[in-house]
Amino acid sequence: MAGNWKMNLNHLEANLLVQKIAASLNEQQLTDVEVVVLPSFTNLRTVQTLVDGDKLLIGYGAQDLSPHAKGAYTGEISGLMLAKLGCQYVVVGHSERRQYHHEDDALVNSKVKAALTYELAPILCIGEGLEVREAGEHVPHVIAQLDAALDGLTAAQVERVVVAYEPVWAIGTGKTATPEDAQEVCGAIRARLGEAFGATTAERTRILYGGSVKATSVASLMAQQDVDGALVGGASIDAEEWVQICRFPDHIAR
Ligand SMILES: O=C[C@H](O)COP(=O)(O)O
Repeated sequence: MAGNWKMNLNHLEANLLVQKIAASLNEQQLTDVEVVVLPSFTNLRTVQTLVDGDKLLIGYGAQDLSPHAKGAYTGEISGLMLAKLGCQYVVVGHSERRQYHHEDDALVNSKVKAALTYELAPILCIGEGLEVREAGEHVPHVIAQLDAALDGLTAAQVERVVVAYEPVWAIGTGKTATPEDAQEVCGAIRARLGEAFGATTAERTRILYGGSVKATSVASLMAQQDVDGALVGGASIDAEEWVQICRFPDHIAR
């Protein structure tokens, strides 16, 4: 379960949220489900200090990185810097970056490679807009984004990538894809990984669904064969909601 905080929370609020999450999830729950938070850059040091200091079983990462290692790139943050802060993950190619910062497939591919260079697991976001969905072109659209983002990678590298299917029309809109919609595309992603990199890699690569996931919808999404987890935005900065999402196995057990 990965919580993308987006551009929310100052470092004091970040501190409080991590403490609430850690206090509400016991060791068993944090062992059964990998819980990762993705704060803004300015909160990473705060989260690192808490996680290290209290030996919390919570992972963390960033929401973007530069394709470059260092140099005259004002405002950019490199994978090297993120790795030094103990990040394990970094989001790459989120639709908000594609939309507002005009990130194209080639840049996303170079960011995936930069992340892997510094031992960060890229959370690679792909997904179609409403027009593509309504035209029934969502599967080929998403597979083309996948192919472009993974271009030039070995099977071993692909296994470290976490693929997040996020239909753009479901992000922050309250419209969750149905579990069947999510499975259709996540299944197609796994099939494509199998064709391109082999069955073992397809099996080992984690595929998340993202788009208005809530405590009430997570269990039915997680019940789908090819949905291994969720990338959650808005609901991940609400401590109670997020804890309920991370406790999804309890909902299934009931
Ligand atoms: O990265 C997370 C996704 O953009 C989903 O955001 P959301 O849960 O607020 O719809």
